[in-house]
Amino acid sequence: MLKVNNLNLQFGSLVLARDVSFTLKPGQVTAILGPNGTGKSTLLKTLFGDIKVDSGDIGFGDEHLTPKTLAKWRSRFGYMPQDIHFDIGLSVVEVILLGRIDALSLRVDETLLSEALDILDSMGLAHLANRDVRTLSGGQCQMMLFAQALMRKPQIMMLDEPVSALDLHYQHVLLEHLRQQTQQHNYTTVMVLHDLNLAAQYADNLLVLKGGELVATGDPKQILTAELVEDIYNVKAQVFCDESGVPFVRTLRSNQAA
Ligand SMILES: Nc1ncnc2c1ncn2[C@@H]1O[C@H](COP(=O)(O)OP(=O)(O)OP(=O)(O)O)[C@@H](O)[C@H]1O
Repeated sequence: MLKVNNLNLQFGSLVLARDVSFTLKPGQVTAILGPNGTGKSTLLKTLFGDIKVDSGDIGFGDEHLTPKTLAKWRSRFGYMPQDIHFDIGLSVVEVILLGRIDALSLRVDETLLSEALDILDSMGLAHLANRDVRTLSGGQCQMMLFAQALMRKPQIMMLDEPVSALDLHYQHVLLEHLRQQTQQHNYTTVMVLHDLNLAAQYADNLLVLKGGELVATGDPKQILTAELVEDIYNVKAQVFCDESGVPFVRTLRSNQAA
């Protein structure tokens, strides 16, 4: 379990976390929601040890994140950050293989290569294997980075807006893969999402941030309400449930009554 206890973080006068505590469980997908600029990406970078907190503790099992444990700590992560641009002439399959840089030597092992090709194939992207990464579209690049994160087989899978550049089809391909792989390999998975309906469909758990506070946490079936949506985003909404109780949110124009 990844445990965050009493996290406090401030940039100048901007409070990003005030006594924030939560637990992420293995085998579960957690989605972080919240308005722009509220600190979602910063929270992921903090979990990765990229940002020093003012106070608080972050632990995984018996280990705690400290300057001394940082290298080992990071080796547990598959981290897909926002907005990566490539300016080097590598092929797609080579970038995916870099996910296992720990296992690479001068000759690429056949098993690793076929693993990388299988991941691409399973997402319907085998045709991209030999493409120069500098020629990829934004969405293709995002799928490739996801494949690289899967290639790592991490204990903690962390993704920052992983579907922001994807069309409807690939949004579902990526999130379905993420969910299946999380359950199959017991990954502790956390992602930032803006789409509430995708979060409700694919996440077991939500963390809702606003103004440095964790304002709601739990199963989307229980916590995703019209009141929460209005409180967080200042947008009127209606929330319906499908036959299995999964909520879906219909937001209203500002001149429509809820
Ligand atoms: N290193 C930094 N120094 C000072 N301020 C920072 C730093 N990094 C981020 N910020 C500020 O912290 C706030 C939170 O940024 P962050 O990127 O975490 O927000 P976010 O919730 O992920 O936003 P978005 O939904 O727009 O991607 C923003 O106001 C940002 O400008």
